[in-house]
Amino acid sequence: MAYQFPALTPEQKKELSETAQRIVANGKGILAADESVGTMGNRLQRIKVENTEENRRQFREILFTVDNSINQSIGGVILFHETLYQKDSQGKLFRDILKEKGIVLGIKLDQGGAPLAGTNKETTIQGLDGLSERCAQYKKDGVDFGKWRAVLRIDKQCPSHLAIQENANALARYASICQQNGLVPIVEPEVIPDGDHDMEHCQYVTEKVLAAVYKALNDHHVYLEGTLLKPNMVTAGHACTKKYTPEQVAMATVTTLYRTVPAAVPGICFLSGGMSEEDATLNLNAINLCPLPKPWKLSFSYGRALQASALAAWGGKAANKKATQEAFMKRALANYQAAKGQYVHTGSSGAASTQSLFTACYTY
Ligand SMILES: O=P(O)(O)OC[C@@]1(O)O[C@H](CO)[C@@H](O)[C@@H]1O
Repeated sequence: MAYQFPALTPEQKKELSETAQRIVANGKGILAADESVGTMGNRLQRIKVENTEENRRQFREILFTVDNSINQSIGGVILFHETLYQKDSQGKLFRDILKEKGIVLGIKLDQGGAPLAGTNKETTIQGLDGLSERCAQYKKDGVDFGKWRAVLRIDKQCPSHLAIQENANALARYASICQQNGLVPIVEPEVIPDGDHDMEHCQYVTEKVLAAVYKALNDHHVYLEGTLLKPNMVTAGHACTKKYTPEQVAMATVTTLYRTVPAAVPGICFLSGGMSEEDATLNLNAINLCPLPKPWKLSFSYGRALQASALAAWGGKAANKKATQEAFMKRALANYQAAKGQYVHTGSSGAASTQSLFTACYTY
Protein backbone atom coordinates (compact mmCIF):
# COMPACT_ATOMS: atom_id res chain seq x y z
CA MET A 1 0.00 0.00 0.00
CA ALA A 2 1.51 3.35 -1.02
CA TYR A 3 2.21 5.91 1.69
CA GLN A 4 0.67 8.99 0.15
CA PHE A 5 -0.09 11.26 3.07
CA PRO A 6 2.87 11.47 5.46
CA ALA A 7 1.76 12.39 8.98
CA LEU A 8 5.02 14.08 10.02
CA THR A 9 7.92 15.79 8.25
CA PRO A 10 11.46 14.40 8.65
CA GLU A 11 12.25 17.40 10.91
CA GLN A 12 9.27 16.70 13.16
CA LYS A 13 10.26 13.04 13.41
CA LYS A 14 13.85 13.96 14.28
CA GLU A 15 12.75 16.26 17.08
CA LEU A 16 10.34 13.69 18.52
CA SER A 17 12.80 10.81 18.48
CA GLU A 18 15.59 12.93 19.96
CA THR A 19 13.33 14.08 22.79
CA ALA A 20 12.19 10.53 23.55
CA GLN A 21 15.78 9.26 23.58
CA ARG A 22 16.94 12.12 25.78
CA ILE A 23 14.40 11.30 28.48
CA VAL A 24 15.62 7.70 28.87
CA ALA A 25 19.32 8.16 28.06
CA ASN A 26 21.86 6.28 30.14
CA GLY A 27 19.66 4.93 32.96
CA LYS A 28 17.51 8.04 33.30
CA GLY A 29 13.82 7.80 34.09
CA ILE A 30 10.85 10.01 34.83
CA LEU A 31 9.47 11.57 37.99
CA ALA A 32 5.67 11.38 37.67
CA ALA A 33 4.67 14.42 39.74
CA ASP A 34 1.41 14.87 37.82
CA GLU A 35 -1.04 13.89 40.54
CA SER A 36 -4.34 15.66 40.01
CA VAL A 37 -5.64 17.80 42.88
CA GLY A 38 -7.74 14.87 44.13
CA THR A 39 -4.92 12.31 43.95
CA MET A 40 -2.54 14.69 45.68
CA GLY A 41 -5.20 15.12 48.37
CA ASN A 42 -4.99 11.38 49.11
CA ARG A 43 -1.20 11.57 49.37
CA LEU A 44 -1.33 14.58 51.71
CA GLN A 45 -4.05 13.03 53.84
CA ARG A 46 -1.70 10.12 54.64
CA ILE A 47 0.76 12.59 56.20
CA LYS A 48 -2.01 14.70 57.75
CA VAL A 49 -1.35 17.79 55.62
CA GLU A 50 -4.21 19.86 54.22
CA ASN A 51 -4.71 19.67 50.45
CA THR A 52 -4.27 23.35 49.58
CA GLU A 53 -2.64 24.83 46.48
CA GLU A 54 0.11 26.25 48.71
CA ASN A 55 0.91 22.89 50.33
CA ARG A 56 1.04 21.16 46.94
CA ARG A 57 3.33 23.95 45.72
CA GLN A 58 5.61 23.72 48.74
CA PHE A 59 6.14 19.96 48.41
CA ARG A 60 6.85 20.23 44.71
CA GLU A 61 9.23 23.15 45.26
CA ILE A 62 11.27 20.92 47.56
CA LEU A 63 11.43 18.18 44.94
CA PHE A 64 12.30 20.45 42.03
CA THR A 65 14.97 22.46 43.85
CA VAL A 66 16.96 19.37 44.76
CA ASP A 67 20.64 19.37 43.82
CA ASN A 68 21.39 19.68 40.09
CA SER A 69 22.96 16.21 40.07
CA ILE A 70 19.38 14.86 39.98
CA ASN A 71 19.69 15.26 36.20
CA GLN A 72 21.86 12.13 36.08
CA SER A 73 18.93 9.96 37.14
CA ILE A 74 15.84 11.96 36.14
CA GLY A 75 15.44 12.80 32.43
CA GLY A 76 11.86 14.04 32.54
CA VAL A 77 9.23 15.27 35.00
CA ILE A 78 5.49 14.98 34.36
CA LEU A 79 3.53 17.91 35.76
CA PHE A 80 -0.12 18.59 36.43
CA HIS A 81 -1.51 21.76 34.76
CA GLU A 82 -1.48 23.74 38.03
CA THR A 83 2.21 22.99 38.67
CA LEU A 84 3.40 24.10 35.24
CA TYR A 85 2.46 27.67 36.10
CA GLN A 86 3.58 27.68 39.75
CA LYS A 87 6.70 29.39 41.07
CA ASP A 88 9.20 28.78 43.85
CA SER A 89 9.34 31.05 46.90
CA GLN A 90 11.76 33.35 45.05
CA GLY A 91 9.26 33.81 42.22
CA LYS A 92 10.96 31.56 39.67
CA LEU A 93 8.74 29.33 37.54
CA PHE A 94 9.13 25.62 38.33
CA ARG A 95 9.38 24.94 34.62
CA ASP A 96 12.47 27.19 34.37
CA ILE A 97 14.07 25.51 37.38
CA LEU A 98 13.62 22.08 35.79
CA LYS A 99 14.73 23.17 32.33
CA GLU A 100 17.90 24.71 33.72
CA LYS A 101 18.72 21.30 35.15
CA GLY A 102 18.36 19.86 31.63
CA ILE A 103 15.18 17.98 32.54
CA VAL A 104 12.49 17.55 29.87
CA LEU A 105 9.03 18.84 30.83
CA GLY A 106 5.94 16.68 30.48
CA ILE A 107 2.26 17.28 31.15
CA LYS A 108 -0.71 15.11 32.10
CA LEU A 109 -3.20 15.41 29.25
CA ASP A 110 -5.95 12.90 30.11
CA GLN A 111 -8.98 14.25 31.93
CA GLY A 112 -10.42 11.38 33.91
CA GLY A 113 -12.60 8.36 33.22
CA ALA A 114 -16.11 8.04 31.83
CA PRO A 115 -18.20 4.85 32.17
CA LEU A 116 -18.56 2.44 29.27
CA ALA A 117 -22.22 1.48 29.47
CA GLY A 118 -23.00 -2.22 29.36
CA THR A 119 -19.69 -3.26 30.90
CA ASN A 120 -18.71 -4.31 34.42
CA LYS A 121 -17.94 -0.71 35.52
CA GLU A 122 -15.23 -0.22 32.91
CA THR A 123 -14.16 3.19 31.66
CA THR A 124 -12.71 5.10 28.78
CA ILE A 125 -10.62 8.23 29.26
CA GLN A 126 -11.75 11.72 28.33
CA GLY A 127 -9.75 14.68 27.07
CA LEU A 128 -9.63 14.39 23.28
CA ASP A 129 -11.87 17.43 22.67
CA GLY A 130 -9.66 20.51 22.35
CA LEU A 131 -6.54 18.39 22.90
CA SER A 132 -4.71 19.79 19.89
CA GLU A 133 -5.14 23.38 21.13
CA ARG A 134 -4.00 22.39 24.65
CA CYS A 135 -0.93 20.64 23.24
CA ALA A 136 -0.04 23.67 21.10
CA GLN A 137 -0.25 25.97 24.13
CA TYR A 138 1.80 23.62 26.33
CA LYS A 139 4.46 23.35 23.62
CA LYS A 140 4.72 27.17 23.61
CA ASP A 141 5.04 27.03 27.40
CA GLY A 142 8.07 24.74 27.25
CA VAL A 143 6.51 21.27 27.45
CA ASP A 144 7.99 18.53 25.24
CA PHE A 145 6.04 15.42 26.18
CA GLY A 146 2.57 14.36 27.23
CA LYS A 147 1.02 11.58 29.28
CA TRP A 148 -2.33 9.81 28.95
CA ARG A 149 -3.28 7.04 31.37
CA ALA A 150 -5.92 4.50 30.42
CA VAL A 151 -7.15 2.12 33.12
CA LEU A 152 -7.98 -1.56 32.54
CA ARG A 153 -9.14 -3.86 35.33
CA ILE A 154 -8.93 -7.63 35.75
CA ASP A 155 -12.27 -8.99 36.99
CA LYS A 156 -15.30 -10.97 35.86
CA GLN A 157 -15.59 -10.23 32.09
CA CYS A 158 -12.86 -7.58 32.44
CA PRO A 159 -11.15 -6.21 30.59
CA SER A 160 -13.83 -6.55 27.94
CA HIS A 161 -13.06 -6.44 24.23
CA LEU A 162 -14.85 -3.08 24.14
CA ALA A 163 -12.72 -1.57 26.94
CA ILE A 164 -9.49 -2.80 25.34
CA GLN A 165 -10.39 -1.48 21.88
CA GLU A 166 -11.85 1.82 23.05
CA ASN A 167 -8.90 2.65 25.31
CA ALA A 168 -6.36 1.58 22.68
CA ASN A 169 -8.04 3.82 20.14
CA ALA A 170 -8.18 6.81 22.51
CA LEU A 171 -4.48 6.33 23.35
CA ALA A 172 -3.61 6.23 19.65
CA ARG A 173 -5.69 9.32 18.86
CA TYR A 174 -4.04 11.16 21.76
CA ALA A 175 -0.57 10.03 20.59
CA SER A 176 -1.22 11.24 17.06
CA ILE A 177 -2.43 14.66 18.29
CA CYS A 178 0.62 15.02 20.56
CA GLN A 179 3.02 14.29 17.73
CA GLN A 180 1.29 16.77 15.42
CA ASN A 181 2.06 19.41 18.06
CA GLY A 182 5.67 18.40 18.71
CA LEU A 183 5.02 16.52 21.97
CA VAL A 184 6.34 12.99 22.57
CA PRO A 185 3.35 10.95 23.76
CA ILE A 186 3.79 8.68 26.74
CA VAL A 187 1.32 5.91 26.10
CA GLU A 188 0.08 4.49 29.40
CA PRO A 189 -2.34 1.55 29.32
CA GLU A 190 -2.35 0.49 32.96
CA VAL A 191 -3.72 -2.90 33.94
CA ILE A 192 -4.34 -2.06 37.60
CA PRO A 193 -3.31 -4.59 40.29
CA ASP A 194 -6.73 -4.85 42.01
CA GLY A 195 -7.90 -8.45 42.39
CA ASP A 196 -6.70 -11.88 43.45
CA HIS A 197 -5.58 -13.08 40.00
CA ASP A 198 -2.18 -14.73 39.62
CA MET A 199 0.76 -13.37 37.64
CA GLU A 200 0.06 -15.65 34.68
CA HIS A 201 -3.40 -14.14 34.30
CA CYS A 202 -1.94 -10.62 34.44
CA GLN A 203 0.50 -11.63 31.70
CA TYR A 204 -2.31 -12.92 29.47
CA VAL A 205 -4.31 -9.69 29.89
CA THR A 206 -1.32 -7.34 29.54
CA GLU A 207 -0.35 -9.05 26.27
CA LYS A 208 -3.86 -8.60 24.86
CA VAL A 209 -3.93 -4.94 25.93
CA LEU A 210 -0.49 -4.07 24.53
CA ALA A 211 -1.13 -5.91 21.26
CA ALA A 212 -4.31 -3.85 20.79
CA VAL A 213 -2.50 -0.61 21.67
CA TYR A 214 0.26 -1.17 19.09
CA LYS A 215 -2.29 -2.12 16.41
CA ALA A 216 -4.15 1.14 17.11
CA LEU A 217 -0.95 3.21 17.13
CA ASN A 218 -0.09 1.75 13.74
CA ASP A 219 -3.60 2.42 12.40
CA HIS A 220 -3.25 6.06 13.49
CA HIS A 221 0.16 6.46 11.79
CA VAL A 222 1.91 7.16 15.08
CA TYR A 223 5.69 7.42 14.71
CA LEU A 224 6.88 4.85 17.25
CA GLU A 225 10.44 6.19 17.48
CA GLY A 226 8.93 9.37 18.90
CA THR A 227 6.90 7.70 21.67
CA LEU A 228 7.50 6.13 25.08
CA LEU A 229 5.45 3.34 26.67
CA LYS A 230 4.42 3.44 30.34
CA PRO A 231 3.05 -0.01 31.20
CA ASN A 232 2.38 -1.93 34.39
CA MET A 233 4.86 -4.62 35.30
CA VAL A 234 3.37 -8.10 35.07
CA THR A 235 2.58 -9.00 38.67
CA ALA A 236 -0.01 -10.96 40.59
CA GLY A 237 -3.10 -9.11 41.81
CA HIS A 238 -2.78 -7.31 45.11
CA ALA A 239 -4.97 -9.89 46.89
CA CYS A 240 -3.33 -12.97 45.34
CA THR A 241 -1.95 -15.32 47.99
CA LYS A 242 0.81 -16.68 45.75
CA LYS A 243 4.02 -14.64 45.93
CA TYR A 244 6.50 -14.21 43.07
CA THR A 245 10.17 -13.24 43.11
CA PRO A 246 11.50 -10.18 41.23
CA GLU A 247 13.10 -12.63 38.77
CA GLN A 248 9.70 -14.22 38.05
CA VAL A 249 8.08 -10.80 37.63
CA ALA A 250 10.94 -9.78 35.33
CA MET A 251 10.63 -12.88 33.14
CA ALA A 252 6.85 -12.47 32.77
CA THR A 253 7.18 -8.74 32.11
CA VAL A 254 9.94 -8.91 29.51
CA THR A 255 8.27 -11.89 27.79
CA THR A 256 5.08 -9.84 27.49
CA LEU A 257 6.89 -6.79 26.13
CA TYR A 258 8.99 -8.85 23.74
CA ARG A 259 5.81 -10.34 22.26
CA THR A 260 3.97 -7.06 21.83
CA VAL A 261 6.15 -3.90 21.75
CA PRO A 262 8.03 -3.12 18.51
CA ALA A 263 11.78 -2.56 18.77
CA ALA A 264 11.30 0.92 17.25
CA VAL A 265 9.99 2.16 20.62
CA PRO A 266 13.01 3.79 22.32
CA GLY A 267 11.97 3.40 25.92
CA ILE A 268 9.60 1.63 28.27
CA CYS A 269 9.15 3.47 31.55
CA PHE A 270 7.17 1.44 34.06
CA LEU A 271 4.60 2.88 36.44
CA SER A 272 4.91 1.74 40.05
CA GLY A 273 1.23 0.82 40.49
CA GLY A 274 1.19 0.68 44.30
CA MET A 275 4.33 -1.40 44.77
CA SER A 276 6.51 -0.31 47.68
CA GLU A 277 9.45 1.88 46.68
CA GLU A 278 11.87 -0.97 47.31
CA ASP A 279 9.83 -3.56 45.35
CA ALA A 280 9.54 -1.17 42.40
CA THR A 281 13.33 -0.78 42.37
CA LEU A 282 14.09 -4.49 42.85
CA ASN A 283 11.68 -5.49 40.08
CA LEU A 284 13.13 -2.90 37.68
CA ASN A 285 16.62 -4.15 38.44
CA ALA A 286 15.59 -7.77 37.77
CA ILE A 287 13.90 -6.69 34.53
CA ASN A 288 17.16 -5.17 33.34
CA LEU A 289 19.03 -8.35 34.25
CA CYS A 290 16.46 -10.64 32.58
CA PRO A 291 18.20 -12.90 30.02
CA LEU A 292 15.81 -12.18 27.14
CA PRO A 293 16.32 -9.79 24.20
CA LYS A 294 15.60 -6.21 25.31
CA PRO A 295 15.70 -3.84 22.31
CA TRP A 296 14.34 -0.86 24.28
CA LYS A 297 15.58 1.11 27.32
CA LEU A 298 13.77 -0.28 30.37
CA SER A 299 13.34 2.48 32.92
CA PHE A 300 10.87 4.08 35.35
CA SER A 301 8.15 6.70 35.42
CA TYR A 302 7.21 6.38 39.06
CA GLY A 303 4.80 8.50 41.04
CA ARG A 304 4.29 6.84 44.42
CA ALA A 305 7.54 4.83 44.33
CA LEU A 306 9.64 7.98 43.95
CA GLN A 307 7.78 10.19 46.40
CA ALA A 308 6.54 8.11 49.34
CA SER A 309 9.68 8.41 51.51
CA ALA A 310 10.04 12.07 50.55
CA LEU A 311 6.45 12.83 51.54
CA ALA A 312 6.90 11.02 54.85
CA ALA A 313 10.14 12.90 55.55
CA TRP A 314 8.52 16.25 54.72
CA GLY A 315 5.36 15.90 56.82
CA GLY A 316 4.31 19.40 55.77
CA LYS A 317 7.23 21.14 57.54
CA ALA A 318 9.64 23.47 55.74
CA ALA A 319 12.31 22.56 58.32
CA ASN A 320 12.38 19.04 56.85
CA LYS A 321 13.50 20.22 53.42
CA LYS A 322 16.94 18.60 53.59
CA ALA A 323 15.65 15.20 54.73
CA THR A 324 12.92 15.33 52.07
CA GLN A 325 15.41 16.04 49.30
CA GLU A 326 17.74 13.32 50.57
CA ALA A 327 14.91 10.78 50.54
CA PHE A 328 13.92 11.75 47.00
CA MET A 329 17.51 11.70 45.77
CA LYS A 330 18.04 8.25 47.31
CA ARG A 331 15.09 6.72 45.43
CA ALA A 332 16.02 8.48 42.17
CA LEU A 333 19.55 7.11 42.41
CA ALA A 334 18.36 3.59 43.30
CA ASN A 335 16.07 3.53 40.26
CA TYR A 336 18.78 4.92 38.00
CA GLN A 337 20.98 2.02 39.11
CA ALA A 338 18.09 -0.42 38.60
CA ALA A 339 17.54 0.91 35.07
CA LYS A 340 21.08 -0.28 34.38
CA GLY A 341 20.67 -3.55 36.29
CA GLN A 342 23.20 -2.34 38.85
CA TYR A 343 21.08 -1.87 41.97
CA VAL A 344 22.34 -3.55 45.10
CA HIS A 345 19.86 -3.72 47.95
CA THR A 346 21.77 -2.73 51.10
CA GLY A 347 19.05 -3.59 53.61
CA SER A 348 19.16 -0.07 55.07
CA SER A 349 15.86 1.14 53.63
CA GLY A 350 13.61 3.27 55.82
CA ALA A 351 10.15 2.06 56.85
CA ALA A 352 8.40 4.19 54.21
CA SER A 353 10.31 2.52 51.38
CA THR A 354 9.07 -0.99 52.10
CA GLN A 355 5.43 -0.04 52.73
CA SER A 356 2.87 -1.07 50.09
CA LEU A 357 1.52 2.01 48.29
CA PHE A 358 -1.52 0.22 46.90
CA THR A 359 -4.76 2.18 46.57
CA ALA A 360 -7.85 0.19 45.62
CA CYS A 361 -9.49 1.12 42.30
CA TYR A 362 -6.87 3.72 41.51
CA THR A 363 -8.76 5.18 38.61
CA TYR A 364 -7.90 8.87 38.43
O1 LIG B 1 1.60 4.13 39.82
P1 LIG B 1 2.43 5.36 40.14
O2 LIG B 1 3.87 5.16 39.80
O3 LIG B 1 2.20 5.90 41.51
O4 LIG B 1 1.88 6.53 39.19
C1 LIG B 1 1.71 6.36 37.82
C2 LIG B 1 0.80 7.46 37.33
O5 LIG B 1 0.61 7.36 35.94
O6 LIG B 1 -0.48 7.34 37.91
C3 LIG B 1 -0.80 8.51 38.63
C4 LIG B 1 -2.29 8.81 38.55
O7 LIG B 1 -2.67 9.18 37.24
C5 LIG B 1 0.05 9.58 38.07
O8 LIG B 1 0.28 10.57 39.01
C6 LIG B 1 1.30 8.85 37.67
O9 LIG B 1 1.94 9.45 36.57
